[in-house]
Amino acid sequence: MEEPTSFESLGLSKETLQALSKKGFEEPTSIQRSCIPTVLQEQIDVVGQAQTGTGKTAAFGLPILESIDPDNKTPQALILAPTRELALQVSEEISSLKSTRKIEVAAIYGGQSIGLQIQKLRRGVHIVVGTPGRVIDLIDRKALHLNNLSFVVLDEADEMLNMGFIEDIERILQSTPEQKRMLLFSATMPRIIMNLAKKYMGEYRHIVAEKAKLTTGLTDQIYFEVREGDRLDALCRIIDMKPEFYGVVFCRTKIDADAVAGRLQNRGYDAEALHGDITQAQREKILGNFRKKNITILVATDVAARGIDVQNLTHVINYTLPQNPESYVHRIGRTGRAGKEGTAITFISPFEYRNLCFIQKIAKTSIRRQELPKVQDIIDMKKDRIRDDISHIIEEEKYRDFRELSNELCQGRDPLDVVAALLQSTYAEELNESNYRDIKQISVDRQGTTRLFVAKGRKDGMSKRSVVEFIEKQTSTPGSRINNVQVYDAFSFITVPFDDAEAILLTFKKMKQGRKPLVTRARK
Ligand SMILES: Nc1ncnc2c1ncn2[C@@H]1O[C@H](COP(=O)(O)OP(=O)(O)OP(=O)(O)O)[C@@H](O)[C@H]1O
Ligand SMILES: [Mg+2]
Repeated sequence: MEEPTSFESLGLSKETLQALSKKGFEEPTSIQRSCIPTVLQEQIDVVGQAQTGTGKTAAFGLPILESIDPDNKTPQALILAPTRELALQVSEEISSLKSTRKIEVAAIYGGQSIGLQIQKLRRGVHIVVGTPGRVIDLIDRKALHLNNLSFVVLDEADEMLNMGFIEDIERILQSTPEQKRMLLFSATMPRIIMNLAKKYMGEYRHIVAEKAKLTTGLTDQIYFEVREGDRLDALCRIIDMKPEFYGVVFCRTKIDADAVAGRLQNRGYDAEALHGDITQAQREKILGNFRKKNITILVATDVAARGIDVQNLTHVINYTLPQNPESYVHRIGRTGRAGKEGTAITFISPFEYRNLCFIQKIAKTSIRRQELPKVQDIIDMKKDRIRDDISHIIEEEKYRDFRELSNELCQGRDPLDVVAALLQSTYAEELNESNYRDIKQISVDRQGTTRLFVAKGRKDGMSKRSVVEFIEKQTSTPGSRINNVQVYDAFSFITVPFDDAEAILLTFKKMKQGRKPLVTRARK
């Protein structure tokens, strides 16, 4: 165990210590312990890598605040972030740490009045937090002068040095003085990006908190195998099983995010979509409502994957598998933050099992398989909730206004029947088993193969050999890939690699011929 270190021992000023205790930060996190003294006392560049939700913002924000000269009203630090929401959040976190010192922090990003931002810059700011596009725009308009910078920070550094942003970053760095220090922070730092980053730094130190892990141990990581058409029902089941569900559902595209949010709303869930096609004012309103828990389900694209800090989220759901391991790490990092526990759930189709293995390997994590909750589990849970709610109402005597009506209803009737009728009128929908669609669990073995059911057997004159030939002929799958052929009287089973299975199923689906496809995936 490392010795606990206090914020006092890190060389921070009295004002800062006051701000920290006001914010309720009792002890520095690991990355804060190593970064704060390095940035304060040593004249070198820093790459700070630590798991999501472990206070990287304060790790660079605090020493920068200490280094600002309030009398010099020009930008002394520029912090760049990949999304507008993150730029705003980082500027707010840093403002909340400045205490009584007269330091101006400006958030500048697209989708907001540039005029107001220019005015703010004219009045003099010390720290600028922004997204690259708007920063360039303001440099070009001669409203933002970076010649006095002491620090440039790339928050989510690996993303900022990725293809989408690298040209913008190059351009911005050209407007900054040679002498400044570079601070790069992220939970992930792939080697290829790290090599690129070296080009932009002088002498630097790579500080890594907890080298062995990219994800935090606070988050339980689970995956479910779900068929494409069952994803929404599976999601609803997960939400239904957790009355206090408060989470982000990540989708691959803006269209998916809109569709999933819309369908959840239709089913009565308080969900909203968040993605880049929504106006900025609306984006901020939605995130604000989510932070206030006015809505509890945010259906988002990767625009919300990095850096966004919403306290106490119970869940992150990957409605579709993230494109790469880094995206997985950042998405699930929206829960399990600041010492709180969380659950991360990923939906995969059997064909994605290998991708999931790759993510586990690179993210150095383990994701365990679970079965979806059964309909009966959800109904039992809902009945428990009704029992609790009713007991609560009785204990608190909240029913008084209804006594008269109750009395009327019970006249000449068995009160038991009246209560049952009330339950029927209120909960019939929710507790009716047939309102829940059947979700078929698909099972695939771990060797990457799928077992297929062939509706032809001995009675059709099939031998092992003719089953193989039949599939070969109909689908052009090489016979060498068809294994474990078992022939029964009315049907057969074959085992083929995932990708072949998908192709075979597709071919038979296309054949149709007014009857059921001849080959289907075998259910266990
Ligand atoms: N020393 C501390 N004690 C308690 N809470 C802290 C401490 N440092 C930071 N926090 C809080 O922890 C939360 C996460 O911090 P932050 O957003 O900086 O994490 P991060 O490491 O940047 O995560 P990500 O990789 O997702 O960007 C914030 O709400 C922050 O206020
Ligand atoms: Mg961060």
